[in-house]
Amino acid sequence: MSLLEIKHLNKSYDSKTNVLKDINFEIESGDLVSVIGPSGAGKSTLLRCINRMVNFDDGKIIFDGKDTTHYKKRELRKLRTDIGMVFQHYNLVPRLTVIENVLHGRLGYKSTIQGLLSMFTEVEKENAFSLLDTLGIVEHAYKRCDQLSGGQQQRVGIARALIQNPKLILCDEPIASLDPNASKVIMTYLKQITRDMNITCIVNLHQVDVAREYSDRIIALNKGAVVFDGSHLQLTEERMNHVYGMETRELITV
Ligand SMILES: Nc1ncnc2c1ncn2[C@@H]1O[C@H](COP(=O)(O)OP(=O)(O)OP(=O)(O)O)[C@@H](O)[C@H]1O
Repeated sequence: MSLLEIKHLNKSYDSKTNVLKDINFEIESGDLVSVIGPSGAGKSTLLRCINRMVNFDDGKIIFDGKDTTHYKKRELRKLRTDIGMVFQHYNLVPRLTVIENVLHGRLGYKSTIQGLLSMFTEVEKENAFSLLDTLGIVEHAYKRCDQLSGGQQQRVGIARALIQNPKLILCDEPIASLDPNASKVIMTYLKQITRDMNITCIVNLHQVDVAREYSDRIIALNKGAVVFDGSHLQLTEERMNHVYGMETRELITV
């Protein structure tokens, strides 16, 4: 069974222009899937539809066998504990320590009072340290986040997503603010997470070479439509031109 099924998804912000047009795909557990495409193609909007930060106009999103299309408050809260987010600008609380930021990933499981009082169990704290260890930054656990490099902060962002125990992690341009070495480290960790923890990652990327190197599969959007869906080997120069330079919007079948 697929972890995620997207069926005939359409989304507009202003009810005139469709930002996403009849999107259809399925994703299996444990895959690292990159979403590429020119600026404004709809990559971020697609991720926001999947975790329902924005509503869509029509179509269906089936996650872990359940149709999430009509989810309301409580179901959305549960959905968002199953789906971690990693952001371009990390979205950490700079004045808090690394370990506190990681534990924030557990807030979706807490009551408001528990959250306000930062009440975390010993097991949660042990898990947070263990994740920081896995991501190679445990020695920074008690530093303020704003004392870390960009690459280290992004690893904190990944640990915060992982401590949710997600089935899926959505990464919106996770390496856009990083240098090539730090980018490599982040992509290697994301690959490791999919392989060792069987967590699916969908990663929006502008760097096609990175998408080619790390992804099990690449989906390309242009003007809101899927114009390529296949492996890095199938993404030929000609198809790349189609993704970034084309005028037509027909799907390249592979
Ligand atoms: N909140 C919003 N309200 C109105 N229009 C929006 C909103 N968010 C995005 N858009 C529009 O939707 C289209 C797709 O934007 P989106 O950010 O999803 O593309 P993207 O492929 O992620 O772009 P980039 O690579 O530049 O981040 C763009 O035309 C954008 O202007």
